[in-house]
Amino acid sequence: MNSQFIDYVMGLVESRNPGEIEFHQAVKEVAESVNVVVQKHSEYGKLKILERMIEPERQIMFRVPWVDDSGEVQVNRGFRVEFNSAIGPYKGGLRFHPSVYLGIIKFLGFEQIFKNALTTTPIGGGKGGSDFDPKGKSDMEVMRFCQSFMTELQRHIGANTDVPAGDIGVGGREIGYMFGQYKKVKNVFEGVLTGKGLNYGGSLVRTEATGYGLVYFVTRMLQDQNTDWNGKKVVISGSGNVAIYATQKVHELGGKVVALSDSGGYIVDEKGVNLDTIKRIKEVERGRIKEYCDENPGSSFHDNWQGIWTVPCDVALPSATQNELDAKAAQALAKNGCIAVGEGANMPSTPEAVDVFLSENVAFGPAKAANAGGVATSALEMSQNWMGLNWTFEEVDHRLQMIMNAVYDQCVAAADEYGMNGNLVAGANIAGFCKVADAMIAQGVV
Ligand SMILES: NC(=O)C1=CN([C@@H]2O[C@H](COP(=O)(O)OP(=O)(O)OC[C@H]3O[C@@H](n4cnc5c(N)ncnc54)[C@H](O)[C@@H]3O)[C@@H](O)[C@H]2O)C=CC1
Ligand SMILES: O=C(O)CCC(=O)C(=O)O
Repeated sequence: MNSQFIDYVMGLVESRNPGEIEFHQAVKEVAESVNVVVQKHSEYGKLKILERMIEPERQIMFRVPWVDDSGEVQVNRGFRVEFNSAIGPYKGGLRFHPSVYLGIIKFLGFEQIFKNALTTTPIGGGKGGSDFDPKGKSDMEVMRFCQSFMTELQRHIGANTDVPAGDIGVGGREIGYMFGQYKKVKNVFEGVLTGKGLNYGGSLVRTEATGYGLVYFVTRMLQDQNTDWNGKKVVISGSGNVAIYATQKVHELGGKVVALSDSGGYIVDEKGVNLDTIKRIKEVERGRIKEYCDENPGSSFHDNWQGIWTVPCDVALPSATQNELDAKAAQALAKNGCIAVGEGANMPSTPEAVDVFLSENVAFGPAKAANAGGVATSALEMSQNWMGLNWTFEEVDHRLQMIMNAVYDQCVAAADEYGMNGNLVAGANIAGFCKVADAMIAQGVV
């Protein structure tokens, strides 16, 4: 591979964004994949398409002051990175987690450009969030934080400009508080956020969409190996929105999820995890996963969350956070006979882990394709808001399945076109890149 172009792009991104290692990692993977495309189509190089894509159209950082339950003033930092609007309004979630800094938001926003392009819907790429930690906070503290966050964010977003949603630490409760504050400040009821409650403009299936979409995507990977979910042993990391609804769909399709995790460790239940218990602990009580073992005899808790990848399985769905699965974990999965890995989280596998999967012939579905069902269903929520309609569960689920099939087909076709048959990482990056690049060219140097 001629690496001159990759070195040049990495030089640019590293010098302009020092220390933002997750962002560098995300750009490197895309640059490596699209190198062949840029060599073949000189207009992409001449018009500096990738050089423009790695520079966000706009980055907003702001102070988020709020008052905790003891009357103490707290100060957090808020972010919204509006990366690329070539094919539609900026779209992407908000993450509330203490690890959030500009580099995390930029890696997520950059990935979102290509993911959103793959969904076949008209949405650009963006991401935001805060270093606020909702864990252990009361509902009133979360509400006051969300109101302060939105008091600033509302200046920059709108139903046709930038439409945020949830991500780690941001679910229905947080979206509700932010929507209420947007409406109060702007005096307009519009689809400015997705993941809204069903009684104020939300869409059926959005809650389930990322997990369901992931399973639909991996279904296609399994079909290509002439198999399906029936009787498959599955390990899923995390126990949040993505992990819970991926588990539900795997069980519906005849598979058995035997392990789940949170940042405190992982549980194993060889009978198949009891999802009702997990949902109660995580969605209602906001508790820790180890509590699962108190009421499920025969299950076990292990306090090192990375150990989850040593649990033997046929399919692995990393659905917690970035870089949670390294080369050693990938080797353990391959050695134990895992045949497919689908990324529910964003960038959960390190580059070295991806190399192991590709070289060991473990079918690998990269995040920006495999977890695109969430944002795709957000685009369906936007469509319903624009039309003033509510589709049924079956209608939205059917559209989600069609979109995941289209995402898969685009990845396969792009990989084939450039001689990288079966490499869905290259396929996803190339297909997403070309769609956005062509729109950017059509719109001139802006
Ligand atoms: N919610 C959505 O629609 C989408 C989410 N994603 C990605 O999926 C991943 C999970 O997001 P959600 O389920 O929405 O968030 P969530 O906040 O509902 O759940 C996150 C889960 O990950 C676990 N976790 C966090 N850090 C961990 C660690 N170091 N080790 C083990 N577990 C850890 C948490 O305990 C929690 O169970 C993130 O990477 C997110 O960016 C991707 C596409 C859409
Ligand atoms: O639905 C959305 O806009 C957010 C989805 C998201 O943040 C993601 O795909 O990572």
